[in-house]
Amino acid sequence: MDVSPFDALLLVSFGGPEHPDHVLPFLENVTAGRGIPRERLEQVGEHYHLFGGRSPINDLNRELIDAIRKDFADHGIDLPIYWGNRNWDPYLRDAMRQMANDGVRNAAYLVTSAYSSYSGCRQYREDLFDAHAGLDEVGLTRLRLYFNHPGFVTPFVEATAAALAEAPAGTHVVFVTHSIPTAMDAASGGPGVHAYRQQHEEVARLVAEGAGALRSSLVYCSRSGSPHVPWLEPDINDELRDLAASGVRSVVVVPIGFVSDHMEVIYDLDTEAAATAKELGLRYDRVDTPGTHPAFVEMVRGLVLERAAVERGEGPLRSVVGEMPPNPDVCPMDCCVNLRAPLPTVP
Ligand SMILES: CC1=C(CCC(=O)O)c2cc3nc(cc4[nH]c(cc5[nH]c(cc1n2)c(C)c5CCC(=O)O)c(CCC(=O)O)c4C)C(CCC(=O)O)=C3C
Ligand SMILES: [Fe+2]
Repeated sequence: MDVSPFDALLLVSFGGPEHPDHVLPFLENVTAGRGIPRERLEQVGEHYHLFGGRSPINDLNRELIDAIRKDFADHGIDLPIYWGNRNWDPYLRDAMRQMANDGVRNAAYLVTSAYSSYSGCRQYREDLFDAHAGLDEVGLTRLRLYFNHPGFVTPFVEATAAALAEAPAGTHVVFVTHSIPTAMDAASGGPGVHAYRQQHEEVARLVAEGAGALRSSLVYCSRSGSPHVPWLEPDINDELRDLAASGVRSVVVVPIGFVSDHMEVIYDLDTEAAATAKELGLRYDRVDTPGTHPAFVEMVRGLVLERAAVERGEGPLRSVVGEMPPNPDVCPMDCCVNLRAPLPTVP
């Protein structure tokens, strides 16, 4: 269990408000400079207020960190864990300062996003570049994206199989992920690569096969931005209407785009899409995200050990399922570029 040369693990996440007064400032942080209409912000703020102004995401990350800490201890791994968010306290900058103060020199970092896209990958690396300013002594090494790691796919396979075992014959499996602008999808993985959509199609296929789903589709949720800008479709609510119209009576919703049950899952799916399903008389069951599933926690350890071996010049086995290769350790320069202006990033 050799984690050298790493001396810390940094968990990098989105962040969310934990008090009603923090909802709007949080939303302003998220959308700074990106032209999300004011009405959309207020509307999304209402989603948070429906849950007491508190996003589940920070607590979910605390639970994940506790689980990783315990897993490390159980496997004789002595690696401190830090945590920083892009959009809310605890911020990445604070985590970087803390690591510098504690003498950390070579941190491996894991992002709580499994797929390639500007929002899920490059934007985190841009924000880490800013958070890293003046702290050159703290090295940062990204652990690879894990959409096709068994520790990410297996929890979905298990949960989907369990849900189907309880569901009536003819149940349709709806794989769902966060919509993004079609231009952002096209740039994901490199110009014209569409890695975001391809990676989700692969995970949907793997989970459908693994769980024995007889019918399924891949759809999107949480669209925002200007209505004039095309985003990935269909929206889950439209899909539910089409399915009901074609005679489907029951759906199992599998949120393959999400690592934990954060706001998109509990509002956009469990509140909004569930209401649409109810209106249509559709039986609706939503399966769990990986969260702190033992396979997911073990994956984090596996990714740390894998990359540590790479850094030591060894050629480790890379755990992967399906037909796509493991994502590269270091993204190509032109990977997931923001269409506006490429900003500096950490590797
Ligand atoms: C691909 C993707 C992921 C998955 C990868 C990952 O996990 O990173 C993700 C996660 C999340 N998105 C989150 C929240 C928000 N995302 C927004 C806006 C946007 N997301 C986008 C994409 C993604 N987002 C995009 C293209 C936008 C619009 C423009 C922009 O801003 O780039 C907005 C602004 C309001 C709105 O427009 O909806 C909010 C509040 C939360 C926190 C939830 C909580 O609090 O529990 C999480 C985990
Ligand atoms: Fe988002």
